[in-house]
Amino acid sequence: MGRLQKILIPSLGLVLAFWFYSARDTFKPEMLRGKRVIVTGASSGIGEQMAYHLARMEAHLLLTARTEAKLQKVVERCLELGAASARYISGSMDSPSLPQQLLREAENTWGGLDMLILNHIGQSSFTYFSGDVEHVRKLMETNFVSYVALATAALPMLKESEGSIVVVSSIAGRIAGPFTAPYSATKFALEGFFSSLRQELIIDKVNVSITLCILGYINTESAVRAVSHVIPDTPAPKEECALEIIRAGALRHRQLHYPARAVGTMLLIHSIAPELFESIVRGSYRLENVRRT
Ligand SMILES: NC(=O)C1=CN([C@@H]2O[C@H](COP(=O)(O)OP(=O)(O)OC[C@H]3O[C@@H](n4cnc5c(N)ncnc54)[C@H](OP(=O)(O)O)[C@@H]3O)[C@@H](O)[C@H]2O)C=CC1
Ligand SMILES: C[C@H](CCC(=O)O)[C@H]1CC[C@H]2[C@@H]3C(=O)C[C@@H]4C[C@H](O)CC[C@]4(C)[C@H]3CC[C@]12C
Repeated sequence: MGRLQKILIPSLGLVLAFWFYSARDTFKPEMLRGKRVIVTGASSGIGEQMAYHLARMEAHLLLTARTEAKLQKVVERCLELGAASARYISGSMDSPSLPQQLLREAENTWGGLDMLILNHIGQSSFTYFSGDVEHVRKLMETNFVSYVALATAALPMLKESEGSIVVVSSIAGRIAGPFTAPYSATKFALEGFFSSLRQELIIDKVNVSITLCILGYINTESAVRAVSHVIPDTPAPKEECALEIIRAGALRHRQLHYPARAVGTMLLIHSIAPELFESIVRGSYRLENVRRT
């Protein structure tokens, strides 16, 4: 009996723990049904694909980017796909008033918010740093400060709904390669800010999750246009990437690596042998094709 207890109880514990964690990890599209979601950078690329997935899941959508004509088309498609509702506000994230305007719209139309997906980025070239400090300042404003402003304006509603913030970042925000100095800086900043904020929310017992998405090379038009002449790798599909981001956010995961194996391997090798890793990456680039501005 004693031996049975020694084996049976821990085994039962293991089975229960496995069941509990795997149930917690099961994503169902219904999780997003009727949820009120803001997606930034939703006129193209990964943001556009996230809007379509969320529409199929019957979420309420508020989309934003600069180009009104593109947003109109994305909203139309979202309604065809089954969105509970879909609207947009166009504008540039350089403008300090846009975050407030977006969150006011969410409050007035929905009376709350469940998920904030921060995804937009300003234009930056894949090239040697030219010394243009003004570009760095502007990119920081668009890729970083506006994320902070949006999250700040959204927090009261997210606290109320026990909602989620999803921050789309990059492997370039963990490991800096060449030709992305200003962009990398903005992504490193995001990780610092949101990792600190996450801990403050835990200390204050605020049930708002923060999911940081560490993405590798994805086949969006802008990324392929920027790097395909230098980087010979095959990019991962934006549709699957978009779905994985939504899944990680809905499951309130701390972080997402996508594509998982490539990003995981890069982070592991870099942590063991950073100089070797960096020289392998540099060696794989077609440096002769890098355009100097
Ligand atoms: N594609 C990739 O290989 C990788 C992407 N990522 C990350 O994924 C996210 C999406 O990237 P991706 O889909 O490739 O990018 P895209 O260039 O396809 O989309 C960027 C979006 O941001 C909007 N945008 C651009 N400038 C501004 C601005 N000043 N104010 C507001 N919105 C703006 C664009 O619309 P508009 O021009 O109409 O404003 C567009 O909707 C980014 O956070 C990026 O860092 C991370 C790693 C790899
Ligand atoms: C190629 C890099 C990964 C290392 C490898 O050798 O496979 C890519 C991983 C992340 C990419 C960048 C990114 O985060 C998005 C940017 C979007 C911009 O519009 C231009 C391109 C990016 C700088 C893009 C370039 C390739 C990566 C560094």
